[in-house]
Amino acid sequence: MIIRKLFKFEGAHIVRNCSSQQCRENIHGHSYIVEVFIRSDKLDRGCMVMDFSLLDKVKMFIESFDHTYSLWKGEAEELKHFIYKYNRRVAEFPLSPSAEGFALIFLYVIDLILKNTRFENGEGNIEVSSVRVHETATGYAEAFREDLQEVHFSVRDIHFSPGITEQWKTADWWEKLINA
Ligand SMILES: Nc1nc2c(c(=O)[nH]1)N=C([C@H](O)[C@H](O)COP(=O)(O)OP(=O)(O)OP(=O)(O)O)CN2
Repeated sequence: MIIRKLFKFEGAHIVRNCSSQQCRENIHGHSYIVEVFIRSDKLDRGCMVMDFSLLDKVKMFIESFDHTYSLWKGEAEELKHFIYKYNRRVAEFPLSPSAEGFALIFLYVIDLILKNTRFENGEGNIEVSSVRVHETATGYAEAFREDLQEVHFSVRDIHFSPGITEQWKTADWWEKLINA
């Protein structure tokens, strides 16, 4: 069975090296909608794959990108300097921040979050099956588990600026996840 939870964030980026000139040469923003699909062949005592409320860390993670500039690690140093100077909320990561890049990063981190979630209500065999990232009303990218074989990065390659981390309800959750 599959459950799906929807999250939202407002984000800014540039996607370098893409075909669209508008997209690769301009800082612009989107009202992102993120659909997280989670599957299991087992139901818990409440007849649920897992309770949506156990996705609190997933919510905190995705909302880290809200009112945030998503910065590609490979961006020019001059722009990086500008972005950090004039933005409090910056998320830097190793993939280009296309819808596909976000979907892969989200899938990877949500998988890690679920692996480190304590399930105590009879849940079992839970895994994220895909993550769908809508950039606009007309376009989305969906990453599946097998897509992660094509990319090579670590959770340590994802960095959040203090403007983001200081708003986390659980201050040390990211450190704990990285070190788990
Ligand atoms: N495969 C992808 N293609 C494009 C992405 C992407 O992430 N993955 N991103 C962009 C741009 O960020 C752009 O802002 C969105 O592009 P587009 O869908 O063309 O936006 P429009 O609002 O102009 O779409 P219409 O449906 O034509 O109104 C580009 N491509």
